[in-house]
Amino acid sequence: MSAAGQEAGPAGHRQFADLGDLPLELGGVLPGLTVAYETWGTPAPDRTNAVLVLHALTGDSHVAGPAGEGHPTPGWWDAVVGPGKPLDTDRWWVVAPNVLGGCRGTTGPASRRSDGSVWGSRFPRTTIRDQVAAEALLADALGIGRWAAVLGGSMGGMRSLEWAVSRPERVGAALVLAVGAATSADQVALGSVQRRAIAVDPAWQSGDYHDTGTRPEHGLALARQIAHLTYRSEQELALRFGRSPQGDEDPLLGGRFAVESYLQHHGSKLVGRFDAASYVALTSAMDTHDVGRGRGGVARALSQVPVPTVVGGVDSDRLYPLAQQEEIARLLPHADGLHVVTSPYGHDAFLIEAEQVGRLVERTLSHARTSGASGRMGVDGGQRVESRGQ
Ligand SMILES: CC(=O)SCCNC(=O)CCNC(=O)[C@H](O)C(C)(C)COP(=O)(O)OP(=O)(O)OC[C@H]1O[C@@H](n2cnc3c(N)ncnc32)[C@H](O)[C@@H]1OP(=O)(O)O
Ligand SMILES: N[C@@H](CCO)C(=O)O
Repeated sequence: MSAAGQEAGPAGHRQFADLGDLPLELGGVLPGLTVAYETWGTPAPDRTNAVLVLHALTGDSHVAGPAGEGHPTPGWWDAVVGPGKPLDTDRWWVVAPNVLGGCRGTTGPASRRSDGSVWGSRFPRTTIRDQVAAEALLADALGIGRWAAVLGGSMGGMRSLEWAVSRPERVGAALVLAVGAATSADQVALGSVQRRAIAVDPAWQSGDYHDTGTRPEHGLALARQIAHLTYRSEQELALRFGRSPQGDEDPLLGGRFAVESYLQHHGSKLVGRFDAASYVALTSAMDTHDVGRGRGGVARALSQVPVPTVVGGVDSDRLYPLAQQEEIARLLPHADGLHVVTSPYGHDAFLIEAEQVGRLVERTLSHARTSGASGRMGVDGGQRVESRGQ
């Protein structure tokens, strides 16, 4: 039996749904699943104005609003979601869950089992498909038969695409940003090196450190530094930092360059707000992302998707290069071409370039099917844009 709040809480107020057993793609069941989520706006009586927003690797349910209890960072799409913003919460009911395996309220490796012990290394191996299955249980509990739209970038884009492939009848429109249909060798390699950085930290203790009083902070910080480098572009780093030293440090005398200090800052910041075992669980799930697995391959899986989809990428993204989004846009029969976000910031542009990303959100919502919608809802006129890679 599942239990979840049925009505909107205060905007951005974190709620928890107890969803029972989650059958897993690789076999077995995760018992006692809890999903943390936040909502903004007001649900239509039939829930047809519900929009699912899915965060990336180290994000959480806090899409909009200032930092606060349970969410140490301000909303990661604060400029995109809110009254009068591209995802207008005067009109849409926005639901954002923390991902399965995460560390911000949803069951993950740092959660306690029913006997009081921490999952740690016993947390089962989970996949992007399991993450979506958990979100589907949340939708059931909230009485949402079909999302007007499902939106996500990076790991959130993996889930958005997986929703469209595996549950097209529940998705009115989808936004898939800055991601591929299957994780590439380059991405697996980068993920594996990050996990290795965590595993070689003596405090890792095979993932069973949560009750020891120490945490693999050095390993997680190093993993984040490696990752952050892939989230930004060579061009941005050159322009921002060049070869400047950090403050009055002298690299010729063993001091740091400014870019080193910048990376270290991002490493330390993540350690303050994220669990290393979640990082391992989520990057492992990302590495096995392949919408074609067991479905006859990527091309076949995508060719069956009837969902109107907006596919976007960032021209300077060196982690999820545009060719991957071009492939998705070409293979999805109802994608309206490839939308390119122009930015010097690299992969993180899906979090930074709010104006351009906001336009893609509006475009996705214009595709959202509104049959059976309440009187408050309507459909904006969408404009076709030039498509690439077709
Ligand atoms: C959906 C999701 O992914 S949610 C999670 C997103 N949020 C995060 O991952 C938090 C980590 N941050 C980031 O990933 C990115 O910073 C973004 C995308 C959120 C924001 O990007 P930007 O606004 O361009 O921030 P930027 O990368 O320049 O970092 C700014 C920080 O670097 C610090 N910094 C800049 N130069 C230096 C330097 N030489 N030495 C040390 N620190 C430096 C700044 O002081 C600032 O610190 P603060 O964040 O503690 O205030
Ligand atoms: N900054 C993003 C990048 C991954 O998409 C995150 O930490 O989730």
